[in-house]
Amino acid sequence: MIHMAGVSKIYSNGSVALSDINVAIDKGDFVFIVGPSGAGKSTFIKLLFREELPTSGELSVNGRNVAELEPAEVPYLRRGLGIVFQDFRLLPNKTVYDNVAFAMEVIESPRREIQKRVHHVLDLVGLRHKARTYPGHLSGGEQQRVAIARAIVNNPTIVIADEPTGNLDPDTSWEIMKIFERINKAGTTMVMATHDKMVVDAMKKRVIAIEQGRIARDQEGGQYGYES
Ligand SMILES: Nc1ncnc2c1ncn2[C@@H]1O[C@H](COP(=O)(O)OP(=O)(O)OP(=O)(O)O)[C@@H](O)[C@H]1O
Repeated sequence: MIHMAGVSKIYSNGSVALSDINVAIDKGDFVFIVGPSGAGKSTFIKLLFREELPTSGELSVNGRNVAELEPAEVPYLRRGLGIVFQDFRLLPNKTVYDNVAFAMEVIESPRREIQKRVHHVLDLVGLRHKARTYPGHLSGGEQQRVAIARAIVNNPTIVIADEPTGNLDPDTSWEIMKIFERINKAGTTMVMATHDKMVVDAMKKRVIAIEQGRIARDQEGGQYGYES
């Protein structure tokens, strides 16, 4: 599902963000990416959806060689991925319903299918009753739940999240993790970069620790392993 062989990323200013990363993430895995600030976690995440390109090495995501994709093929790569960010990135002038529906409209899904599916994913994140609300009138946790609904509305095979609980209090973070766990149990692969020790220690999933651009630990049922 995700394969990295000898992947390195050096930014144009000379910063070495990742060095010789070798990793395989299989269908249905739930993986936390942890490590100190500046270790390379966000870079790892950005390579997966081709926000950044590896400097060297081989990277395939859903069977596609990411570095060799033509620009026109990038939307097809991203269509198989649901991406969730720390800062939610909702469209402020669209309602909750329209924020989620938009992800289906851009791929020209039929209107009836959009209605059905948007209501389904809003149910899944417990926000159907807020469908007509604008993001500015939602709590942080609710906004993140909308972002998750948007990320999964097109049935991605992998959900990628970069610090999705970074702006949320512990109880709300836990609600978000329960939603991710449900999505994962339904068969979706989860890759989540995080500094959230409480979440990682409680979930007991696979933990990949990156330190100074290298994999320092890759452990099933792992712990966060750093002071929070
Ligand atoms: N666009 C960029 N241009 C140049 N250097 C960058 C860029 N993005 C990241 N870096 C550098 O690459 C290294 C890894 O950064 P990255 O953001 O991947 O770390 P991180 O583990 O996500 O950190 P944090 O936990 O603080 O978010 C750092 O040294 C950083 O300064």
